[in-house]
Formats: sequence, structure tokens, C-alpha cells
Amino acid sequence: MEITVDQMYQIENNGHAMGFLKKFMMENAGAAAVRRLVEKFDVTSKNILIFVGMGNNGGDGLVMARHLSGYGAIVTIQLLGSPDKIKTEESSWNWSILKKMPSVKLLSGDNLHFDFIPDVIIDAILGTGISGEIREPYVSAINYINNSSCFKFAVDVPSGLDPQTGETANIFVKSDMTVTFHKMKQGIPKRKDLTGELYAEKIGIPPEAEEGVL
Ligand SMILES: NC(=O)C1=CN([C@@H]2O[C@H](COP(=O)(O)OP(=O)(O)OC[C@H]3O[C@@H](n4cnc5c(N)ncnc54)[C@H](OP(=O)(O)O)[C@@H]3O)[C@@H](O)[C@H]2O)[C@H](O)CC1
Ligand SMILES: [K+]
Repeated sequence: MEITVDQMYQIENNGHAMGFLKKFMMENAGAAAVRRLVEKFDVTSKNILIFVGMGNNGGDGLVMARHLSGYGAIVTIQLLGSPDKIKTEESSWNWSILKKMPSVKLLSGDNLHFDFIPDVIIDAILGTGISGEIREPYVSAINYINNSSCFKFAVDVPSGLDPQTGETANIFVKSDMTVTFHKMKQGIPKRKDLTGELYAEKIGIPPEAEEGVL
């Protein structure tokens, strides 16, 4: 079954109100995404670069970073803004954990110079919260991703693809694998050329959270 982005937000909010907090959803989302990635790749000692947006799509990327470090990957995060401007509590919470983890390299701002060649790039820039023309520094980050020849993994939806309509913004990520959460959103399967291998993973949201929504 495919659902709308609005329905997804309603289900998320219902789950949160039941006590299954968005922080828990984010943890399960990041863990599910990593499971799919490590099923595909032995990430041990591999260089993984994660572009992190300022919203909860970015938050999922922060969770992935922590899990991937546990799998022995060499993880670098490029936060596309200033840490004090992270938009949500659940994302900030994960950033604060990572600040205590020397095993994960944290970069922030509009830097796009890295002293390594990534084996995998993770797009945790934009998800269901995309609106309008994509602005800098997200534009430059998406260009960097598309100009790289390594494996590209999109969190929830390739950034720049509208998960509701399947339309693309002025710029968009072309990925090799995409993992979306809870249920497939209507627009995503329309662009398998941008999603690559496509999965929808359950993240523990109570089915009762869908009552009155689906
Ligand atoms: N569905 C679930 O059960 C779960 C989903 N999760 C993840 O959460 C995201 C949705 O998070 P949200 O914070 O609502 O939105 P995004 O992170 O996608 O985007 C919002 C940020 O992006 C900026 N933005 C939006 N449009 C643009 C643009 N055109 N150019 C540049 N920047 C843009 C926006 O900035 P504003 O200034 O507009 O506020 C925000 O900073 C979902 O996709 C999942 O990945 C949960 O984590 C787990 C459960
Ligand atoms: K994304």
C-alpha cells in the first residue's frame, strides 16, 4: 500500500502521542537503513560520507552514522549548516551523542573538501519536508553526490524527488539504493531511475497510529 506524505506525518504524530516518540522512530529508521546497507556491503574499514540536512531526514543520517561506526566503518558526517541550527530535538539529541564519539568525524557548514575518496555516500539531506527550489548549500552537496562514482544510498527518498508527486526539483540525487520508512509514499516508486533498489522498512509505529488516517 502507498500512502501520502500528509498521512505519514499524521501517523507519525499519532504514534508520538501514544508515547512511541519520534526519537524512537528515528532510531529504528536509521537502524533499518543500516541493515539494508550492510546486507549489500561489508562496510568494515570503508569510508562512508554522510550528508546531513537540518531536519529529521538528517537525523536519520546521524543515527546511521552511529550504527555504521559500530560495524567498523570509517564515518564522516557533513552537516549542511551550523549545529546550533539543527531544526528538531530528536536530531539534536543524536548530534549530541555523536559529539562524544571520536570514532565519527563531524564536519559542518558549506565545506565540500574531504581528505578521502568515499566508498559510500549517504544522502540524508531532504526527505518528506522538501519544499520549493532547493537552496544552497544543499545544491552543492547534491552536485557533489551526483559527480561521485561511488555507491549512493538515499535516506527515505532521494533528495530533490518529491515523495508525494514523484516530481523533481531543480536538482536531485540519483541513488543506487533507497530505504523509506513505515510505508511507501505515493511519489517514490514513480522514479525507480533515481531510487535504485527500493525498500520500505517498518520502524515500530503502532498500527493503531493509522486509525482514522488510512
Ligand atoms: N516517516 C516516519 O515515520 C519517519 C520519518 N523520519 C524522517 O523525517 C523526515 C522528515 O523530516 P522533516 O524535518 O519534516 O523534513 P526534512 O528533513 O525532509 O526537511 C526539512 C529540512 O529541509 C529544509 N528544506 C526544505 N526544503 C528545502 C529546500 N527546497 N532547499 C533547502 N532546504 C530545504 C528545511 O529548512 P526550512 O528552512 O525550510 O525549515 C528543513 O531544515 C523524513 O523524510 C524521514 O527521513 C523520522 O526521522 C523517522 C520516522
Ligand atoms: K534523502
